[in-house]
Order: sequence, then C-alpha cells, then structure tokens
Amino acid sequence: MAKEIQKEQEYLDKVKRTIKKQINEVEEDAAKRKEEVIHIRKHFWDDLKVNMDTFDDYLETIIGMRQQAQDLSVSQGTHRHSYKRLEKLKRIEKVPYFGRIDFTEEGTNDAERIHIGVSTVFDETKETILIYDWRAPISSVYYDYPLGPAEYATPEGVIHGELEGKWQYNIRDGVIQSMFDTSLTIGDEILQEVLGQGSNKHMQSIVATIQKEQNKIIRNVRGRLLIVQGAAGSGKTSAALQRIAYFLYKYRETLKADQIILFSPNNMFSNYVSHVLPELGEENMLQETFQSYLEHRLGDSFTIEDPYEQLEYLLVETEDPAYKTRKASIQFKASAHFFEAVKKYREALESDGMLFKGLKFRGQTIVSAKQVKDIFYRENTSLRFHNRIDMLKERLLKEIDKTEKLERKKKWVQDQIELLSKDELQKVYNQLEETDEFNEDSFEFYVKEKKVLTRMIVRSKLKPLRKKVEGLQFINIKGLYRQLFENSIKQKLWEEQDLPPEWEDICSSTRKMLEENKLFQEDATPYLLLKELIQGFHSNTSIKHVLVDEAQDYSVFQFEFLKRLFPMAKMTVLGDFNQAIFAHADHSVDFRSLTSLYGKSETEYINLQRSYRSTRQIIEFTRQLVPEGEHIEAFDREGDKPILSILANHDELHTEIGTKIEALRNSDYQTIAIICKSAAESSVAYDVLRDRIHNLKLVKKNNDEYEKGVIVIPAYLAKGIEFDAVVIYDASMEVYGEENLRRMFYTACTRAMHQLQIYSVGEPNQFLSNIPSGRELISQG
Ligand SMILES: Nc1ncnc2c1ncn2[C@@H]1O[C@H](COP(=O)(O)OP(=O)(O)OP(=O)(O)O)[C@@H](O)[C@H]1O
Repeated sequence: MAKEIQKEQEYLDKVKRTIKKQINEVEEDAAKRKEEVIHIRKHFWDDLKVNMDTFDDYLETIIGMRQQAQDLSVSQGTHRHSYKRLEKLKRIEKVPYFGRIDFTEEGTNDAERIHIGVSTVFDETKETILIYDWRAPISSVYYDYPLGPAEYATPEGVIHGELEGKWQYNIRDGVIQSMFDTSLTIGDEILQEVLGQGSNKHMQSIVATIQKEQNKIIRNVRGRLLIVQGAAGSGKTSAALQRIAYFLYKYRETLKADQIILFSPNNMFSNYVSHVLPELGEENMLQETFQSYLEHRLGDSFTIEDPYEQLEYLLVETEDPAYKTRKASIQFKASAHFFEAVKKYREALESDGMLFKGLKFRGQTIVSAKQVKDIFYRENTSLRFHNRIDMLKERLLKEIDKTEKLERKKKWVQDQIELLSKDELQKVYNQLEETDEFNEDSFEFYVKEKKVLTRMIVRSKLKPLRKKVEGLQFINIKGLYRQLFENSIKQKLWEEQDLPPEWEDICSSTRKMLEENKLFQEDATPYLLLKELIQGFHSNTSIKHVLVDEAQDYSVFQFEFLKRLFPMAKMTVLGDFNQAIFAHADHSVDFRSLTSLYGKSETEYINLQRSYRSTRQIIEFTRQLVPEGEHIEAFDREGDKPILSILANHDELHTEIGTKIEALRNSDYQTIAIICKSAAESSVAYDVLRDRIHNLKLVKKNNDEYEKGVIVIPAYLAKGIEFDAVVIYDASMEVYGEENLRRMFYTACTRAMHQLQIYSVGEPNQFLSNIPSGRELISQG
C-alpha cells in the first residue's frame, strides 16, 4: 500500500505543479486584463474626439463612444473570466481530486486511470486530461458501479467497458493522507469520516461521496418533472444542489445560474445552503420562498398571514373558539375539492357571475359596474374568455377616450390651466417647439398653446384610470373570491357532502378577513390562482429549472401555480411525507398525484430510503416514530443511543438541560439545538434557560442566519437543517398529545446527527410509548 500511496503522491505532485503553473499564467493574464480595464476607464474620454459641430461630427463622436464602451465591456468580460478560472484553480490546488477509477474501454487492452475532482484540469499540451470533472460522463462510473462491467452515456452513444479498480483518496493540503481500494474495504471509509464530522454553519458539497441512488437524481434529465420522496437525512437537499451544479456543467453553453430557481422554506435555510454551489466553483441559483412571491404579487392589496403564523396559531391557540373552524378551513382550502371548485367557478363565470368595478372620473360615472357586466355578457360572447376580457378592456379604453374629448370643454380644465406652474408651462412650450408650431403667428400660437395645455391636463388626469383599465383592475377579483363563500354560488359549485360541517363559519370568517384586506395563509394561493385564471397568467419564461425543496409543505394549488408561472421550466420536487408539518398536511398532495401536472410520460419518481445524517442508533429510534418507518435504512455509523429522561417538573427540566448542554459543549459539539414545539414554547424555554446557559440564542422566524453554538428553536424552523446534538425540550403527552403532531415530533428528532436527548415533564407522548424502552431508547428518571 505504501508503494501505491507513493506512486499516487507522485501523480498528485505532477497535478499540483500543473495547477500551480496554470495559476501563474492566469494570474498574469488577469493582471494584464485588469490593467487594460483600468486604462480604458481612465482614458475613456482622452481617446475620444468629442465634436458636436456638425451632424457628421456628432455621428462620429457617438460611434467612437460606442467602440470605446465595447472595448471596455470585452476587456471586463475577459478579466471576469480569468478571475473565475483563477478562483477555481486556487480552490482545487490543495485537493485536486478525490477519487479514481481504472476503466478499460471495450476494444482496448489497458485500463485508463481516471482521476475525478471538482473541475477538469488539462496538462500543458491541453490534450490530456489530468483530472476529470465529477460531472463528466465517464465520472458517473465512479458513482454507479462496483468492479466489473460498466458503462456510461456520452452524446455520441453508450461506452461499455470494465471497471478494474476504484479508489477513494483523503487528500489534505496537497498530501495524500490515506487511500482506499473500494473493492477491498467494507463500507465507505471516506463517507464514514465525512458523516462523523461536526455539523457546519453551511451545508457542504457531497461530490466525493455521492451515492448511487443520489446520482440518479443528480443526473436525471429525462422528463419535465422529477419527484423525489426521501427519508429525513437521505440527501434530498444535497442531491438537489449537486443536480443544479450538474445542469450548469452539462448545459454550460446555454444555461446560466440565474435561470434556475430553488424554492426553499425560509431565509435561514436559503442561507444554510448558499455555499454549496460556490464551493463547487459555480454561481448560486436564484432562491425564493413561496411566501415572498405571494407578498410580491398580493402584498400591495392585502396583509398576508405567513405560513409560520398560521402554524403557530394551530399549535398554540387550541382553546380559541374559532379554532375548529380555522382548522377545517385550512384543510378544506388546500384540498383537491377546493382546487377543482375554483377551476369550475372560473368556467362558470363565462356565462354568469362576473363582478366588475365601474369607471368614474371626477365623481361622475363613465361606465357603471352593471354596464360593464352587461357589455361583457352581451358582446363577443363567442370568443374565448381571455379574449373577451381583452375586448372589454379595449372597449373601456374607448369610453375613456370619449370622456377625454368631452372633458376638454369643461371649465375645470381652464381653471387648472391658470394654476399651472412656470415649469409645467415650459414643458408645453418645449413640446410646441418640437412640433414646429412655435414659428406660427402669435394668434395661432395662442390657440394652439391652449389646445395643447387642455389636452395635457385632461390626459394626465385620466392617466391613472387608463392604467387601471390596462391592468384589468376593473375586474373585481376580491368580490369574485368573496363570492366563492356566498350562498348564491353554493349550489353551483359544491355537492353538499363535499363541504365540511363548519362551512357556514368558514364562509363568514373568510368574508370578514377580505373586508379587512387581510388574507389567511390558506387563502393566499387560491386567491392568486383565481386572479390569474381570470386575468391571465403572469409567467416567467427565462427560468429553465425549478426545484422545490421541502415539497411536502406545498398544496396542490401551489404546484399548479408554479407550473403555470414557469411554463418553460423543468421541475424537481423533493420532500418527505413524514415531515409534513403544515396544517393542511392531512389533505396534502400525495407526490404521486403530482404526475397529473405534466403527465405520466413526463414524470419520474425516485425514492431514497437510506438516511445519512444521523448515527445508526438515532435512525433506528426515529424510524419507529412514523408509519412504514421500517423501510428507512440507516447508514452504518455508530453512536450513542438516544436517551429519554422523564422529569417531575419544569424546574428539574431546566436544571437537567443546563447540565446536559454543559456536557455536550465539553464533548466539543459545535451546534446544539434545544428544539421546542412552537415559537411560544421556545420563547418560554429561552427566558428560563438563558440564565443557565451561556450565550444561548433564540431563533425566530425572521432570522436570516443559521447560528453555531447553542440555540432554542421551534421544530418547524429547524426543518431542513441539522445539529450535532439535539435536545427535545419537552416530549410529554401534555405537549405532543395530538396524533397530528407525530410528523412534527419526527422532524425535530431527525435533526440530530450525533446525539439525541429527549426530555419529558411527566408522561411521555404516545409516539414514544410503542418504542420498547431500554433498547433503542433508554429511559431515565
Ligand atoms: N452522499 C453523501 N455524502 C456525504 N454526506 C451526505 C451524503 N448524502 C447526504 N449527506 C449528508 O447527510 C445530511 C443530510 O442531507 P440532506 O440535508 O441533503 O438530507 P435531506 O434528505 O434533505 O434531509 P431532510 O429531509 O431531513 O431535510 C447532510 O449533512 C449531508 O451532507
């Protein structure tokens, strides 16, 4: 082995020398480019002859300026490119590669040694590849095959061959620390080591240890929709991010990072995952939360409840008299029934039920709401709905034209002219000057001036009304959404048995919110969908890939919406039913039902069963918390068993937590989370524990950064992230007594990588009662 390592170190040294040389070359080039840019910027005006005397001089000046600007932009582009290349080379200088395959292509005799790293490195001749990018076609063999026959797809066809050897390297600072022949070692040594390390403030890339099933997700480019259901910690987010890097490599000629968008649950999560792509030498994709999109579209008209407010209400306000109605409302409004009803409603509006706003100008009605409605249902009825809306818009604009003409004659216009400021008058003269009317004799000029002023005043006063009509604001969307919850429409849309018993109360509370210009979370997407179904969809055609993480928290409305919003994009949806903690979860989409979005032939489904985040002991415990959890496989990494400690009261609890945190800190754990059920419980816990735990932090929904150290956090905010050690604040029956909190509890426990400590004040919750104590879980107290 020592000999093998030495030989490999020689290869590594050669690679390092090549990289160093390239760094020097690129550095030189980058410096030159920089100087060029500075020179052009500094001497932009010196090198330019500015002469505006004649039209030809003027033209020449403009052409010269354009040329200079073009030169500057080219130099800046080249400089940026050199700089990027330099950054890439520097990043791989210390660890140029992490794996190797020895592959004999069919029809040849010798195995070629293929070293695999984060990016491609050529030798000096630029003909031989010293390191293959992990995304290159041949690199897939490294992830997909054990020794023996293997193949990989290239644009020219499938290459068959024999995989003769497969190695993993542990390289640090340019020195090989160890290397593993994966055909000899049992298990994945490097993966063991990586997973055994402490958690980080930011998520890390996994390219050195991508697993076969994850590679399928990363490289899948077949259909329009890829659905990934995966256990907690199975690498869904990781796979999503490496998939983006893969796209950026595979389609590098045509795809830019800002044509990819990742929908994430909150800003803290966005921040947590924001380092993976730069670490891989790629620019970050766009990131958005669904809530921020809703705010962007509806925030001007409504105050929109955010999903965490909604969840907090459901977790905490169980004694509120309106609680039952609200819960039923949330579930109903996320259901397929409601979705179908909204679509049916929009269709029904073609023949009846549209609501409009009348047009008024200076207190006078131009067209009343009723007249608009009459026009809509009388004219152009054979056209399609959206064309009818367009025709109606044109018609209303014409009515405004008529009004404009009439208004010009009115006295208020003359009054306004007299009140015009000097500046405004100047503007009119300028206009007249441009049209040559200035040269005419003074009487005519006076008449024209008046005309222009009159036109200008009436037009500018009517401008807001025109804008409203152009923006289709004459359609009363709020009224139309409200109408869905009125008795007048009830029979048309629903079968009595489809409606929840709380229907009447749901209707009145929804109407009340609308009157106050507020939208419950559960109303926001249906409202927007209805608006778009009526006014036509806003779409973004530049986005080519949409990835939705934590997709179990999205309703059928939201998926439909994303599909229509990004009509040119392929979609990747990643989630885990067992972590569906949102209120509508009972009625949330089964991922398989998403097939209807793009059809069966355009949809692929991948299931990830193996979990990598936590130790075997933690996974063996957590998988018992959820139905069919026995299918979840643990990666073989050993650790302590989770511990359940039952305490008599909160004083004891706080003393115990204080001691536990001290012990965890002494064991050098960097990220420790005390996970609570809700923000309310977190706040209570924090107030007591802050005096006992030094530098304790409370995480709230608007936190942007994932903090190292010891934090108190509600379970729903800990989603998607992980901690070295997790302390469940109070897993008692009192706190988690409801069956619908099972997934929340599971989500909280599965955040732990190395240590899981569960406390319960009094009797533990029912999810723990099925677990044979003393085996996976040791009971103390
Ligand atoms: N192939 C791998 N190599 C190294 N680490 C991995 C691999 N796959 C997953 N991990 C690690 O496992 C942890 C969990 O991964 P990730 O967060 O992507 O899982 P997830 O399925 O999105 O989890 P959750 O559903 O609980 O949010 C991370 O620390 C990640 O780095």
